[in-house]
Amino acid sequence: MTLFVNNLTNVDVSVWSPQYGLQGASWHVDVELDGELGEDGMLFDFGDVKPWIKSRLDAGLDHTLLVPTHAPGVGVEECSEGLHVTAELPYPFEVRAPRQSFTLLPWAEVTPERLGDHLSAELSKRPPPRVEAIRLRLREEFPEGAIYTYSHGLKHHAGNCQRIAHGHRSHLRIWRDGQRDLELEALWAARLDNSYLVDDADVTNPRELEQPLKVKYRSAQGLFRIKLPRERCHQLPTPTTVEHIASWLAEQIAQSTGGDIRVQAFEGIDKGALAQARRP
Ligand SMILES: Nc1nc2c(c(=O)[nH]1)N=C([C@H](O)[C@H](O)COP(=O)(O)OP(=O)(O)OP(=O)(O)O)CN2
Repeated sequence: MTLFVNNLTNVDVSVWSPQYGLQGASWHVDVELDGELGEDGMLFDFGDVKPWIKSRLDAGLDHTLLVPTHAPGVGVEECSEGLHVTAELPYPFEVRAPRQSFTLLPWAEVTPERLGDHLSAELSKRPPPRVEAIRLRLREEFPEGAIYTYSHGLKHHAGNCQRIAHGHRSHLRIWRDGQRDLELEALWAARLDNSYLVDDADVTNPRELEQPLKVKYRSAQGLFRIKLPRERCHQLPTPTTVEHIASWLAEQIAQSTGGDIRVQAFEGIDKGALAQARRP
């Protein structure tokens, strides 16, 4: 017998890509379980499937930086913060952070297909009673309209969102004077795509010309540092919560186009914030 649960949870991560650099990713998680029925006629109670799978993903790769350690130019070494990850292609990049902030994968690149197979094999090693095999599929959402990925860190967050390089793949909707403006959505999604969003307060070298941008903060999980080219970053005057991202975007867009601007900024799948701004 096979049991399935679609959209069991979402996974939000940053991925280092030798082609695109630091990318955010948000995947739906679909699950199949093979096994024998118990006397209660169930393979595994649906009420137990979600916490069993979600707890293992949340304790593992969710909200980490996925690092393909066999990608050209990627280096990993221990350091006082935990791990020091460096990369050279497509741009110079480095992160120092507690070990739990990273998922190291001995691959040349990370794809959702290969990651799903990897997670399936890992979870199938110690399955629940009566379950013989577990298959996970990581699936991107393909909503209509503009979508972009970003990475960030929320140093005040009590959970894993405090990690300096976790990310999201997010839908962006913009209304100008009450009408959806698809051109503005495409323009701003392109401007933000594969960027790093950072709170000014966490930048240690604010002088505009110096490269790379240096970010550092200490939070509950430890000391975090990241360095990457300024042109890959957008600095906000606030923490990069989705509420502040939505307000910052509404202000930026209103300043550049004028009019009554309404922004629906998603943070990953099916949640986010709405903000408005008006300029003459
Ligand atoms: N009100 C807000 N709450 C949270 C924000 C935010 O911007 N505004 N941001 C975060 C983190 O960025 C975190 O990465 C969000 O992660 P996500 O997986 O999307 O949220 P959860 O882990 O809480 O949801 P799951 O259903 O467990 O995936 C946190 N909160």
